[in-house]
Amino acid sequence: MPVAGIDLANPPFPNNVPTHPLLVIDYTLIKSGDKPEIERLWKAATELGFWYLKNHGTEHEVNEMFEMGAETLKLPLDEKMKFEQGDEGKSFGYKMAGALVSDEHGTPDTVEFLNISKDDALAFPAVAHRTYPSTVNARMFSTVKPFVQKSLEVNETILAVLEDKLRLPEGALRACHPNTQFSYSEARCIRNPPKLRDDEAEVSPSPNDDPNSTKKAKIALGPHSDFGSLTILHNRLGGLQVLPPGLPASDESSWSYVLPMPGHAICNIGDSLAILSGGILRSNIHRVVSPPGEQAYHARWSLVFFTRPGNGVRLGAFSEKSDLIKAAMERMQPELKSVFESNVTAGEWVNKRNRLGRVNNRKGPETYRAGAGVDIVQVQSQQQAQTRA
Ligand SMILES: O=C(O)CCC(=O)C(=O)O
Ligand SMILES: [Fe+2]
Repeated sequence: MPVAGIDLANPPFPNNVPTHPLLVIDYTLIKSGDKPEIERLWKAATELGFWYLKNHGTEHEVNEMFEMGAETLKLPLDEKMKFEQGDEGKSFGYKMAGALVSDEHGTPDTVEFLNISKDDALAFPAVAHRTYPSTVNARMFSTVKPFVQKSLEVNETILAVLEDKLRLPEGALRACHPNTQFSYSEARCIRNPPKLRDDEAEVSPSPNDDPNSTKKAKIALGPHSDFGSLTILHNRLGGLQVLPPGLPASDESSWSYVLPMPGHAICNIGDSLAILSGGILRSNIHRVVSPPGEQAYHARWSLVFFTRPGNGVRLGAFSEKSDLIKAAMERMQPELKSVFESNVTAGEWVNKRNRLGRVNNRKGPETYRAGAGVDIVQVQSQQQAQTRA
C-alpha cells in the first residue's frame, strides 16, 4: 500500500531467492489462551527466537508510523543532526548512516534510524528524555502514542504467555517492564538507501544468482542480537536475514532472508529475556543486507518496536523463581554462566551496547563483538547444543 507517496512493498520479493521459514503465530488465538497456539509460540521463542505474528491489530498505526518516519527522515541532514543520539550510549533521537560499526573491521552501517522513546511518547507534551523534530511532535498524539500503546499491549500479552511457560510466578516478567518506569523501550523507523544502477560494488543476490552463491552481501546493519526483551518488526522489502542456530556467521551461505509478508509482523526475543530465562528463550543473531534482486534499487523502510526492561531491572537468570530456569542454569557450563548472572541493570546493559556499537568508540574487533551481542549468542548456541546432546 502506498504510504507518503512511496510504495513500500514494491517490487515484490523475487520468488527464486531462498528464505527461512518462520512459524506464523495468530495473535488473536494467543490472546484467547488457545493451548496449541501457545505451544507453537513457545517452540518459536525457544528454538529460533523469531516468528511471524498475524492479526496483531496495529496495521493502521503501522502505516501512519511509516508516513511519519518518511516525513522525518526526508528532512535535511542538518535538521536531523540537531537530534543525533551521540556517542554516550543514548538511544533516542536520530542516528545518521555510518555511525554504527557493522563488522569486526569497523565497516560503517548504511541505515538511518529515528528512535522515539516510549517514555517521551507517553509523557508528551512533557519531555521524559529528549525532544524530537517537528514532524514527530505533530504526530505524537495521533500516531506515535497509539502505536507505542498498542505495541506495549502486544508485548504484555506475549510476556504473560512466556512467564507462564517458564513456570515463573504470575506477573514476574511483566513486572520487569512497567510502563511507568523509564526504560530504553522505543519505536524505530529505519531507512536504507537504494543501490545505484551503476554501482556494481554493492552486491546483493539477484534473481539470476545461484541461490547457493557465497558472495558477500552488502551489509546495511551488521550482525547483532537485540538488546531488549521483545522486538516487533514491520518491514516491507526483503533484507532482514537470520543466522539459524549452530551455523557460523562467517560463512555467507549460513544467512537466510526472512520473507516480508503483508499484515505479518516479525517478532523476536532479545538478550534481556534470554538472560532472565537462563537461556531458555533464544535471542537470535540477525542482520540487514540490501534487498534481493530489483528490490535493491528501492529505498528500504522498516519500523520496529523494542520493549526493554525498566532501567533499574537487574539482568540475571530467574533461577530462584522457576525450577525450569534453575535446571537450565545448573546444566550450563560454569564458564558460560557469567553473562546470565552479571546482574547488570537493563539501563546499563543497553547503554553499553549502544556505546560500543558507535564507530567513534571503536577500539578494535572486540568492541564490535561486545556491542553486537555476539558473545551472548555464542553462549546460547553452546547451551542448546548441550541440551540436544
Ligand atoms: O530492518 C529490519 O528488518 C531489522 C532491523 C533490526 O534488526 C534492528 O533495528 O535491530
Ligand atoms: Fe535487530
